[in-house]
Amino acid sequence: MSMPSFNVGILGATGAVGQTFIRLLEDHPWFTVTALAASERSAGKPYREAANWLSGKRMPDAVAELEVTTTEPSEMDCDFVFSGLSSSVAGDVEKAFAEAGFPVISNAKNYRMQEDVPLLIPEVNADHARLVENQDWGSDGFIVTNPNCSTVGLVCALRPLVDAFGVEKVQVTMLQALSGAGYPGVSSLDALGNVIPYIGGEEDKLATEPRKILGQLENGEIRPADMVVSAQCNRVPVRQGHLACISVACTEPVNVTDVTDALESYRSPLTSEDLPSVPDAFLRVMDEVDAPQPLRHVKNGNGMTVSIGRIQECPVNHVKFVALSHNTIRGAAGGAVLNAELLARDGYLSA
Ligand SMILES: NC(=O)C1=CN([C@@H]2O[C@H](COP(=O)(O)OP(=O)(O)OC[C@H]3O[C@@H](n4cnc5c(N)ncnc54)[C@H](OP(=O)(O)O)[C@@H]3O)[C@@H](O)[C@H]2O)C=CC1
Ligand SMILES: N[C@@H](CC(=O)OP(=O)(O)O)C(=O)O
Repeated sequence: MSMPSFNVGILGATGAVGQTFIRLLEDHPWFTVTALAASERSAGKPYREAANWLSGKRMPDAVAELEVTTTEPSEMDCDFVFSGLSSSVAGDVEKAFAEAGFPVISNAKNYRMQEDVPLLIPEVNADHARLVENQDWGSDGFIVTNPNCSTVGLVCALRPLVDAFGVEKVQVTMLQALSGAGYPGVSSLDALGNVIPYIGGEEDKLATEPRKILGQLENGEIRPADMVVSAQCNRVPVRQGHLACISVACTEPVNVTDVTDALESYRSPLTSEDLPSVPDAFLRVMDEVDAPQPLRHVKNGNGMTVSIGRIQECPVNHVKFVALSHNTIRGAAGGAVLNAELLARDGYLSA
């Protein structure tokens, strides 16, 4: 597809998600990073000094010498911004960018549940992008969000079951990686050899976000999906990858064969010919008895594939299974890049 080249800025460029944006955008065919912003602590420094680079791969030369600015719209020379900002500041900063006319493609939680803001996973609810037409920031700007990193894996796994059978009840127990808490995140003495059965605010997001994402857009508004989700969230000593242990009751009785067939036969409505960051496999159903595992399988589809396994009958609901997703790629920066690709293809972004 022929597409103009867009100059992009990254808000929160020094954080765990901001750094993932930089890695994913290094050779992007449509997007070039031209502006980086973070807190006063980082502003004024070249990126190589401001960021504590976490990846084993080298920092891209193209950003190493870029000067990090503050998060003032007038400081950012670009066509749109990605936001990997701490939620403590994302509310005010993203609003200021939208009011200044920037499209804002955000990871932060602040605007996810606002009714005119799309909560987007392109393979799941691309039509919800149209909600941006309802936004009025007094400019051409708008905000699009991607879901909480645990919500993403859950919803991708549920999409085929919702389509095939309808889903009424979901129980999910999350085992969440340390990188989900950002950098430096959880202290080593709390994390090592331990499980913390609490992640602030997370269980509520898993109860509400899937209902919006899987809801129907009707007359410019989303009618939330009629399902109930009960979640328990645990921090585990894993670097990358959120593992979801999911039990589902559908609107009709289903068995392991029905669910396996629905998951295996599901075809994403988008391919990499449509958008560059779409993985070859949206879902990968694994039949090894001990898969998926974060250490071995989190990079399936370059971190954009959701890996599913352990599909079994459930004596409480109908079926249970496990889903693994990469929290800083599919669950954050990679999902946001895909959102921007969708918005570019559909004419919502201008270069
Ligand atoms: N990690 C994950 O798996 C996921 C994270 N998210 C969300 O993405 C966002 C970023 O998360 P993550 O990268 O993990 O967090 P980090 O704590 O690693 O990074 C936070 C970023 O915000 C910047 N920042 C902090 N305070 C300010 C301020 N006062 N003004 C301007 N910039 C500021 C930091 O800049 P500086 O370095 O200068 O302090 C840094 O760039 C959060 O909203 C998070 O909830 C969403 C999904 C998954
Ligand atoms: N809370 C998630 C990461 C995160 O930042 O979530 P949210 O974007 O919904 O605030 C985790 O700790 O793994």
